[in-house]
Formats: sequence, C-alpha cells, structure tokens
Amino acid sequence: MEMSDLTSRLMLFMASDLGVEQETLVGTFQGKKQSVAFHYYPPCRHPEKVIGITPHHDGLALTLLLHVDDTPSLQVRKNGTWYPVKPLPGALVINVGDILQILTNGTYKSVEHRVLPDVEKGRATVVMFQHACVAGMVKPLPELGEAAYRAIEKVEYIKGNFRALAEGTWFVDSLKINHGT
Ligand SMILES: O=C(O)CCC(=O)C(=O)O
Ligand SMILES: [Fe+2]
Repeated sequence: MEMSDLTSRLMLFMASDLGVEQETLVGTFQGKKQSVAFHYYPPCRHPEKVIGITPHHDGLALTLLLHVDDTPSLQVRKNGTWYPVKPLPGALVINVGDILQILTNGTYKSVEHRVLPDVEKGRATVVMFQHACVAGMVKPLPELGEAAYRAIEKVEYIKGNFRALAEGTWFVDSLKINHGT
C-alpha cells in the first residue's frame, strides 16, 4: 500500500514533467500487480569467477529497491560506463523499467544495471517491481506524439521479455518503430 502511494506520487511528478494529464500516467499503474524479490549475495573471495546479476534492464515499469545493509554492489551503466550506486540508510533506489520507457515514448530511459559480488561482505536487497499497462496494452501514451514503439498486449509483452532475457537481447529494441529518420 505504501509502495503504491509512493509510485503514484512519483508518477504525478513525471506526468507534470511530461506535460500529460496526471490521471493518465497514474492510471497506468493503479490497481496493477506488484511483485517482490528478496536477494542475498554471499561474500565472494573470487569475484572475477562469478557473475552476480548480469547486466539487464528491468522489464516492468518501475523498480523500488531497498538496501538492507551498506554493501555496495549495484552498478548502473550510463554512456558505456558503469557507476556504483551507493546504499544510503533508509533510502530507496528507484529504477525506471522498460514499460515506463515505452509509456513515456522514450523520454524516461530504462536503466541498465548489474550486481557484482563483494569480496568481504554479504549483501541483501528487497526489490519491488511495479507493473503498468494501458487497457491491457504496453504502448506509448497517445498524448506524447508519434509513437516510437509498437503497441503489444501485456501478456505477449511479458512472454517476449522473458524470451529476450534468456537470449541475451533487449526486448524493447524489437518494439522500436523505425520512422525512416
Ligand atoms: O539486488 C540488486 O541490487 C539488484 C537486483 C536486480 O537488479 C533485480 O532484481 O532485477
Ligand atoms: Fe534489475
């Protein structure tokens, strides 16, 4: 419930930023599923030999991540460079996911991230993934002009996303519309 309130509030800010009706963006999240993952990464004396969590984008709309301890292992990629995300006590890390990138027609970018295990300390995180869709579809909000992604049913989107993840590709790429520019 608290998480829903928080995601709704974040969507209100994003709606103002995008210049769309607040209800339009908040409505894509309201009443939609949330899933939770608990991660524990044991300390690893040979980090070069293990993967942690491989680079990926979160396939749903928004990710709220709580660091249970102060072990830094999460990294985000920007312009080809990996940057560490420093855990802050009591703070949540908010990641834009693929569905939000599509809804906002590419204005908000889904962040690529990975987890590298720590040599000395274990690490635990609690992660909440927020679903979103527009009348059962994953597609850009019509208010945001010419669509940069094709519309797809949510069920097909989820299947395609898992398939692409298993193949090591990024499903969003396959939804991009080439307007010939
Ligand atoms: O535990 C973390 O820091 C990240 C987990 C993650 O990326 C995920 O569950 O998708
Ligand atoms: Fe992730």
